[in-house]
Amino acid sequence: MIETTSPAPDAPATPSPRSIVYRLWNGAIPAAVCDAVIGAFDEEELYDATVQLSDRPVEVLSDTRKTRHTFVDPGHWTGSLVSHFAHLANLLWRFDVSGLGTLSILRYEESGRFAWHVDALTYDTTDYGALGEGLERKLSVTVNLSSPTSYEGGDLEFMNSTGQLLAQPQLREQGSVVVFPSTVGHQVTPVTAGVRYALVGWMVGPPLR
Ligand SMILES: O=C(O)CCC(=O)C(=O)O
Ligand SMILES: [Fe+2]
Repeated sequence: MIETTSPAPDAPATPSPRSIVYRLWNGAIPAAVCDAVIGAFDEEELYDATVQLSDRPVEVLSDTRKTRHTFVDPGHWTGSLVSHFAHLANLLWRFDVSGLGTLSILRYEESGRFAWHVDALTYDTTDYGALGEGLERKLSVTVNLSSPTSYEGGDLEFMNSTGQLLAQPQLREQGSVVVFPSTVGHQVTPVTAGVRYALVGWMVGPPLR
């Protein structure tokens, strides 16, 4: 008799929790709170968001990313919404996270977009203050702040590891919170009318080793 710990050939494959592309809390944040978050940031204080493509400097590339934004201190009350759902989601993935590294409010106006990308950087020189230096983005969080009828387009979409597009109408509901590993490919399709606001944040932690 041959002893083996491998599953029998006909055993059903058990998907790893790490293969889950995103976790969604549909309409989790009340509309009044979403409106309060939007109201906490004056449009005037937002500026053009930048991107960093490999071996290029940080720059504004409106074909790739077109949105107005500002960084928000992770200690701002809105950060507690983001880190709460990140920790909840991380009960599944169990990434080694140190805390909420970056928080940002985004305003996508007509033709605003963010082409396919991943949030995890291969190197990260950001100093995360009390959290430390040399940390990587592990988990990305989006809180959809706008009512789905207040804009057209502007859909957050994902791609799984086999290149399949994952789009779900609930992702655009007001107050929906989505959390995903920062290595997952995602995009925001162009806004064709209206304005979409999102609160986004990243949980950072020690690099893979
Ligand atoms: O607007 C969103 O929901 C996502 C934005 C995004 O992907 C990013 O800022 O990296
Ligand atoms: Fe992103």
